[in-house]
Amino acid sequence: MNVETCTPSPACHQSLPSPAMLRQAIPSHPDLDERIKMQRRDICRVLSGEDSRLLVVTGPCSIHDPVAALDYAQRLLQLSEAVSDQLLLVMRVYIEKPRTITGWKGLAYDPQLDGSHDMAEGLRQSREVMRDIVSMGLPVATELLNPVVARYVDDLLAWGAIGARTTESQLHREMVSGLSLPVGFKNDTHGGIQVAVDAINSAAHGHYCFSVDDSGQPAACVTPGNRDTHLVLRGGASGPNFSPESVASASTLLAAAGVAPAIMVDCSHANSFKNPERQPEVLSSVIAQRRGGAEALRGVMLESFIAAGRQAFTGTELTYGQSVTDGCLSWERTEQELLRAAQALRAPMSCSSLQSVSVE
Ligand SMILES: O=C[C@H](O)[C@H](O)COP(=O)(O)O
Ligand SMILES: C=C(OP(=O)(O)O)C(=O)O
Repeated sequence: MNVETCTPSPACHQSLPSPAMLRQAIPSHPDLDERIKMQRRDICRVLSGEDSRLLVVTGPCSIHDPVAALDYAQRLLQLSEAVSDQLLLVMRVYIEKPRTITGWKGLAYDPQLDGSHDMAEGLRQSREVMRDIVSMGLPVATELLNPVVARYVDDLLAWGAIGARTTESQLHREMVSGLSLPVGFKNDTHGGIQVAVDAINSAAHGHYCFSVDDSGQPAACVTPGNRDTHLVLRGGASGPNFSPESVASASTLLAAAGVAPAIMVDCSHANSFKNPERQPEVLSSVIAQRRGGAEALRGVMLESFIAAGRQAFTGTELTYGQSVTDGCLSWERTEQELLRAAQALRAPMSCSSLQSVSVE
């Protein structure tokens, strides 16, 4: 082994605008800032149980085409009005993907999907699509994967996720402790819930940490701590974890850690064995459990786009509105399932309806 291979230096690919520069180029505005503040507050009220609606974070596994994302947002906005008495809809606008090993890492990294990795353009398109969706009136959710990327978009977000692969990471817990928005920590890919409970506890504390400021300068920061966090059950290598027994055991872990019992179920990923068509089964179980009195269940997540399924991108023309990462439910199915969920939550409770609800 020689010295060069021991100490490789990163090759700088492209210089980037600072977060302040991008915010200036694609600005929010005072009305939008106020709207985002209200969206965050509404989500927090649902998560705390003050508002009895169910939070629904739905949208594509990843954004690759801003036009299709805006098309989906327009449909979701209309649906949102029809179900707003029971469901609080928030759109998944995922611009970064954590990969198990390698693969396309999202719009922020490679907006042309051709390996050219124009990351400045990726950041620009990412911020712009989020800003346009918030301007339409929909709350925006994303996975906070790279803390540097988060600086470019966090003012636009109503909700954030820390994914299964990063929930144990101190950097992500520090990042969340400095954010003024609700954030869900997922259980890890093996199904471990305690790491997410520990993350919730860690993020509630203030931290001293290394970061970059708005001008892009490295900075030593101190964070205030974030208590608006909750658990997301996404299943794991050991199988799904949305059954009443799994929810009860997760609630016990949260209570033992002195953490509020607020749980979201991710209907996708290991809870649906990565088969998008199984997401409705998971959703039905959550609705049934809610109607059966499982108050800790405060939200669900769906992977949904315009066209069903997923596609590989190999230089051929892409199918409009179809995921290039994990498979999604079609728009028609999503609409049908969310209307059905809202209807089920509206129906008056009776002993017979309680007996007929199906669960995992
Ligand atoms: O949600 C998306 C994927 O499940 C996650 O990014 C991992 O993807 P991969 O296993 O295809 O890399
Ligand atoms: C990557 C995701 O989920 P998880 O972290 O649960 O794998 C996702 O929601 O896109």
